[in-house]
Amino acid sequence: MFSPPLAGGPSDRRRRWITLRGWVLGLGLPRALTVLTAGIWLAALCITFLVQFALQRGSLALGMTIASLCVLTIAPAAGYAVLKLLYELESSRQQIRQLAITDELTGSYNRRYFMEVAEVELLRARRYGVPMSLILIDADHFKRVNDTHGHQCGDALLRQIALACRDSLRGTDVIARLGGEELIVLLPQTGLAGALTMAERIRERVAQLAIQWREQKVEATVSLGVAALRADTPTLDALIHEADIALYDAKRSGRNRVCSWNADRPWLAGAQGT
Ligand SMILES: Nc1nc2c(ncn2[C@@H]2O[C@H](COP(=O)(O)OP(=O)(O)OP(=O)(O)O)[C@@H](O)[C@H]2O)c(=O)[nH]1
Repeated sequence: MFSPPLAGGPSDRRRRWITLRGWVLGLGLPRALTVLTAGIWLAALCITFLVQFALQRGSLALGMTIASLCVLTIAPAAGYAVLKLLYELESSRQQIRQLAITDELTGSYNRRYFMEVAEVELLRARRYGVPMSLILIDADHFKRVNDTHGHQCGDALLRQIALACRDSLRGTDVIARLGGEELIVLLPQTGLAGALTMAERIRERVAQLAIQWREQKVEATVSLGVAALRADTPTLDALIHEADIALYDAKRSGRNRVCSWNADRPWLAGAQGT
C-alpha cells in the first residue's frame, strides 16, 4: 500500500527530526545518567560536610535538617529528570516504529508491513485450518482525476478512499496501500462469501464518496478483486495474484464492481455492482 514520501516535504522533515531526536536521546541517556550520578555524589559530599559542620558546632537537629532538605530537593529532581528522559526515548522509538509501518499519504499500513502480517496470518490459517481472504482495491479512472483536477486533488481523494475502506472494515482486518492508487485488505478468519460481502460494502461506501475541490465536486469509484485461501494456494504471492486477476476482471467488465477469483472462468465469477 505504499509510495515513498515526497523528498523534502513536511512529513519527510518530521521523520528526520524524530529520527534525530531518537538518536540524540539514545546517545544522551547514558551520559545524562553519568552526570546525574556524579551530581548525586557531589551533593552527598556537600551534605556530609554540612552535617559534619553542624555536628561540630553541637547541633544534631541542624545537621539532620540540612541533610533532609538536601535529600528532599535532589532526589525528586533527579528521579524526574531520569523518568522524563526514559519516557521521551520510548515515545520517540514508538513514533519511529509507527512511521516505518505507515503509508504517509493514506495513513494505512505500508506494503512491507502488510506482507509481514499476511505471511503470519497465512501460516496461522494453514495451521488451524481457518479461512483467510484478500481484497485488492483499485481506484477507477484515477489518471483522469489527476489530469482534470491536479495531483493534489488526486491525493486528497485517495486519502478519502482509504478512509472509507477503513471505516467499512473490522478491527481485525488489515488494510495497506500496495502502491499507486491500489489498496489491499487482509481478512483473517474470513471465507470467500464474507470477503465478497465486505468488498461490496467498500464499493458502495466509496461510490457515495465526494470531495469538494475548488468549487467542484469530485467523486470516486473503485474496482475490487477478491481471493480466498484454499488448501492448494501455494504462497501469499499466489493469493495476491489471484486477487489481481479478479481485479482485472472487475475493471474489464465495467469498473465500480466486485469480482472474485475463479480458477476456471475468473471473468464470470461474482460480478456485482453497476
Ligand atoms: N494523485 C495521485 N495519483 C497517483 C498516485 N499513485 C498513482 N497515481 C496515479 O494514478 C493513475 C493511475 O492510472 P492508470 O493506471 O492508467 O489507471 P486509472 O486511470 O485509474 O484507470 P483504471 O485503473 O483502468 O480505472 C496515474 O495517473 C498515476 O499517476 C498518488 O499517490 N497520488
